[in-house]
Amino acid sequence: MTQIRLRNTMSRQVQDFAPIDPKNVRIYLCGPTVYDRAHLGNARPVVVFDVLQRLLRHVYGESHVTYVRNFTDVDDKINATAVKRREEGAEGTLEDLIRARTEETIAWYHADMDALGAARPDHEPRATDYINAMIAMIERLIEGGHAYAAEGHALFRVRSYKDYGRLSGRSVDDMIAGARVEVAPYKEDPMDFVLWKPSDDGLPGWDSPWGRGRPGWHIECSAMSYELFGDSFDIHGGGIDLQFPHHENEVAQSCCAHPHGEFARFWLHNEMLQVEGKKMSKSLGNFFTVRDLLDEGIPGEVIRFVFLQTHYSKPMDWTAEKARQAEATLRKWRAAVAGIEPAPAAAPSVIAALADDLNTAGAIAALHALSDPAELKASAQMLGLLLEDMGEWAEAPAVDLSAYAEHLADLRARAMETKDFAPVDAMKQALAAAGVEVRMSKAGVELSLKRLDSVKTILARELNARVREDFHEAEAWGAIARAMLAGEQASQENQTEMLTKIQQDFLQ
Ligand SMILES: Nc1ncnc2c1ncn2[C@@H]1O[C@H](COP(=O)(O)OP(=O)(O)OP(=O)(O)O)[C@@H](O)[C@H]1O
Ligand SMILES: [Zn+2]
Repeated sequence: MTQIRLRNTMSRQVQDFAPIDPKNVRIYLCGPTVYDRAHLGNARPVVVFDVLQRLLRHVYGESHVTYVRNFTDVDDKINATAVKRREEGAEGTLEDLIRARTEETIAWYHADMDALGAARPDHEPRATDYINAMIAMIERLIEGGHAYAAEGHALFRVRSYKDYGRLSGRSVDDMIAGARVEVAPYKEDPMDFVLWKPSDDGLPGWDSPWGRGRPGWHIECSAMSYELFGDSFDIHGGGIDLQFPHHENEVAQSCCAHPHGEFARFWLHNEMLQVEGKKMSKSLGNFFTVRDLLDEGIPGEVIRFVFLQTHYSKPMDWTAEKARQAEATLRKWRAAVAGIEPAPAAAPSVIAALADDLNTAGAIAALHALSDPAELKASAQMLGLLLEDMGEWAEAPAVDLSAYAEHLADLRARAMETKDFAPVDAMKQALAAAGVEVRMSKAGVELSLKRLDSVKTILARELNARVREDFHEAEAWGAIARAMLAGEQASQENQTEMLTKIQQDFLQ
C-alpha cells in the first residue's frame, strides 16, 4: 500500500500518515462563512483538500474516506445583509431573510467549487443545525472547570488547558504581552475566549442555560466534528490564517471536553493566495471572486491547474501568464485524451509525488512525462484534471499569422532600401513580447504562436509607446493590433470604436 506522508502542523514535521480506521479515514476542513461570493483565496483550500481526499480514496478505497466541510451560517455579516434587505423593503422575518441569504450564498459556493472540479464533501454540516451539540459541549466544559458563565456569556478558561499554544507555537504569556487579546469586564483573564454570547433582540438567537444568544465561531467546528466523527479523527485542515486563534481554540475546546480523545491527529494548513505580497482577503478589499474569473471565460480547470502548480505550503500569486500557460497545457492534453478511456490505474510517478506531502507540482511534472494518453487521463484525474464532466471548452481562437508575416516582410524590404532597420527590430520585438516567436532568414519570415495577448493589451502598449515618443515601437504594436482585429473579422467600425474606448480607458 502507498505510504502517504504529510506535514503535520502540530509536530512541524513531515510524518507517515496512518489512519485510525483504514475503513473510515476522516477529514474535516473548515468551510466558508456564507455571507458572500467566495474569493479566489477561499478556493485554494478547497482544491488542495480535494486532491488530498482523492489520494486517500485511491489508497484506502473509494468508500473508505469521510470528508466533511462545514458552512458557518451564524455571523454578523450575514445578519447585516439581512437587516439591510429588510430596511430596503424585503418581505419576511429576519430569520427568513437570513436563511435566504445563506441559501443563496451556499448555492453560489457549490456552483463555483463545482466549476473547479472539486467533489462535494460527504457531509456539509451547517452550524445552525448543531446548536444543541454546541450547548452540550459548552456545558461539559463548564462542568470540567474549563469554562465559566458571566453576564450572558460563556467563556473558555485558557489557563485551564496546559497545552494551549502548542499548535501555533505561541506561549500564553507572549500572547498577553503582545496584547492581541480583547479585555472585557466579564473575563477572568484577557486570554479567555467566547464560547457563547448574548444576541441583541432583533437578531437571531437560541435559548441556552446562559440566556438567549448564539455560539462563538470556534465552538462550531469542535461540536460539528465531534458529532460527525467522535472524539478522534485523522486530518483537520484549513488555511494557515486559521491556525491561530481558530484552530488553537478548537484544540483546547475539544481536548478539554473529551480528554480521552485525540481530536485531530494531523493538522494540514495551506498557505495563502496573495496579491502583491498580501493575503487576498475580504477585509483588505484586494480580492476578486472565482466567479469573476469564470465570467472572464477562464475555465475552472485552468484555475485548478494554476493552484496545483504551487505546493500548498507556499504562498502564491494569481497571474494572467500562469493562466495562459495552464490553458495551453490543458488544451494540448485535452486533445490528446479526447474519446479515450482512462487507464485502470494512475501512473506510479504521479501517485508517488502526491504521496510525498501532496507534491502537486511534482505530479504535474510527472504528467508531462507520460506518453500514453490513457495513462495521462487516469493520472490527471487523480489531481481532478481532465475529468469527464468538466464541460467542453470554446475553440482556441484560430490566429492567422500571415498578416503579421507579410507586414514584417514589407518592413524588411523597405529597410533594405532605406538602411534604417529600426522599424524591423521594433516589430520583431513587439511580436515576441506579444507571444509570437519570430524567425527571419533569407528564405523569408517564419512566425509561430506561443500565446497572444489581447487586442486591448496590445493597443495599450501602442499608446504607451506613443506617450514615450517611441514611434517605431508604437507603429509595430499598431500593426499587430490591426492584424489581430482583422483576424477576428472586426468590422472597420468596431475597430474604431474599440480603439476610442481603449484610448479613453488608457488616458484616464
Ligand atoms: N487568501 C487566501 N488564500 C488561501 N486560503 C484562504 C485565503 N483567505 C481565506 N482562505 C481560507 O478560506 C477558507 C474560508 O474562510 P472564511 O470563509 O473564513 O474566509 P473569509 O472570512 O471570507 O475570508 P477573508 O479571510 O478574506 O475575510 C478558510 O479555510 C481560510 O483559511
Ligand atoms: Zn473551523
